[in-house]
Amino acid sequence: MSTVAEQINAVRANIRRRDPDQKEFLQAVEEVFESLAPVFEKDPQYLEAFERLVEPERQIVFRVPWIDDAGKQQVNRGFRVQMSSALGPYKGGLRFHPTVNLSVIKFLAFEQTFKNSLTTLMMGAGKGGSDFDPRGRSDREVMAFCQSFMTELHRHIGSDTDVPAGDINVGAREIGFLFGQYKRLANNFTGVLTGKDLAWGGSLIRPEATGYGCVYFAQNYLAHKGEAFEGKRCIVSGSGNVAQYTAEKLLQLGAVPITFSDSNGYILEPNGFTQEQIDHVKELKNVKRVRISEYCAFSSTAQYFAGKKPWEVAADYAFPSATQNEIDEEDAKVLAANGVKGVFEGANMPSTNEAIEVYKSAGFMFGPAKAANAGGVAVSGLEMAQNSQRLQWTRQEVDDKLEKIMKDIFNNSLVAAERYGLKGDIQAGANIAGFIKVADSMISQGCV
Ligand SMILES: NC(=O)c1ccc[n+]([C@@H]2O[C@H](COP(=O)([O-])OP(=O)(O)OC[C@H]3O[C@@H](n4cnc5c(N)ncnc54)[C@H](OP(=O)(O)O)[C@@H]3O)[C@@H](O)[C@H]2O)c1
Ligand SMILES: N[C@@H](CCC(=O)O)C(=O)O
Repeated sequence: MSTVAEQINAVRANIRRRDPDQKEFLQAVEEVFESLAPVFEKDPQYLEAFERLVEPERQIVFRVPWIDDAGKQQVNRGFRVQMSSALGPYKGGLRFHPTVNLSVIKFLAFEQTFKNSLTTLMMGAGKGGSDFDPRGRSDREVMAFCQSFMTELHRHIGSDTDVPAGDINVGAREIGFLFGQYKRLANNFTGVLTGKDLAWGGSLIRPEATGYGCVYFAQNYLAHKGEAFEGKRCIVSGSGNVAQYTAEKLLQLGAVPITFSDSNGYILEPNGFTQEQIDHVKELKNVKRVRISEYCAFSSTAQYFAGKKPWEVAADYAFPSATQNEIDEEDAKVLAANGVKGVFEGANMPSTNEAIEVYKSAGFMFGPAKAANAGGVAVSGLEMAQNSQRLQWTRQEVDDKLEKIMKDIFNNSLVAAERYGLKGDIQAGANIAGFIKVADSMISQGCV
């Protein structure tokens, strides 16, 4: 009879043997594995559920052919990983980026499972996307790509089956093109995507939800530690959807957001961004679709650091809001040396596992992605609820629900950590609370 530790190691070895090259997926699984050890020890049924959970229910990989503006054929690869339907229809975003591959989509779908569970709403988990790079492409080319992508995807989704949404490079424009093509193929006007325009079934606060939610989560964490945002300098990375609304809510709560970045470098406003300056960043990134460096033409006080990440700036808190593994061990050491006391993850898996170790030894407050950035998908869940009722709630109603959900996620993570002897470890608590609800549902639904 093997010990629980031996069984855990056997499951871990099996996961690595199956997909040895999927480094992002293995990284995400490893991060969770560590914190779930006390859960597996308490009840081996949970280890069996975990072994099933890491194998997606369904993985769809497909060809996406389309014609560019020069009349030339282009071919991309499309993905949808339907990870878990234990708690509801598959739910999660679509990412269009040249770095997208099966490992990236699987890690995102895996993380989504825990995140969606933490929201307390009835959502399973999935993720999709393509290696299509929209940078430099015309609106017509993006539309042609989206229509071709949806021509295959539409067979696999539905408002009670799988409900995609946005992620990197998939925003209001792309959701519009995708929805239009779905409607045409299915002859069905239904809430099959979230992040829709307000005029045709979207929810107020959905664009703001991930950034606002991350700051609400941090606010709860700070209050728990007897701290507050007033006057605190905050580094924000990225300059897309999550970064913009993180900076905006920080400003509203009295904090001082001082940076934005993109894959070419970062900008620093030494005295903090004003709302007018944040609005200008929105205009540059959402309408003009240009590099963040262009911001410097608008502000005499801004500085641009080409080829650099913002982690070298002295600050109180950091909000990584760009992409996975944007903070490695060295970056984390620089954050600690510069006096940062908390990291709240707006992006998915922005910290390497080595960076997280540094946060722990430095005694940082650490808001892990699955908990801290769950506000976006939570409001997507609220959009689904509004679509089902054929109703639209007010801005205040949705914002109040978002604030409550983020508070509950923080408290539930705190309680779960304490219950399993890991008091104060919000990372472990979020993993445990997210997992147990999914695992209990899997166990009661039988071996499926
Ligand atoms: N949107 C949501 O509701 C939501 C919810 C939860 C989590 N997230 C996560 O939040 C992160 C940002 O998503 P988003 O919706 O804000 O996307 P977005 O609007 O497309 O913005 C992405 C930002 O990240 C930057 N970026 C992308 N890849 C990068 C890289 N390799 N190095 C440096 N910067 C990079 C982009 O710069 P470039 O323009 O140079 O590429 C851009 O500024 C992602 O991890 C996403 O999975 C999003
Ligand atoms: N892509 C986002 C949003 C998903 C959604 O709204 O379904 C996430 O990582 O949570």
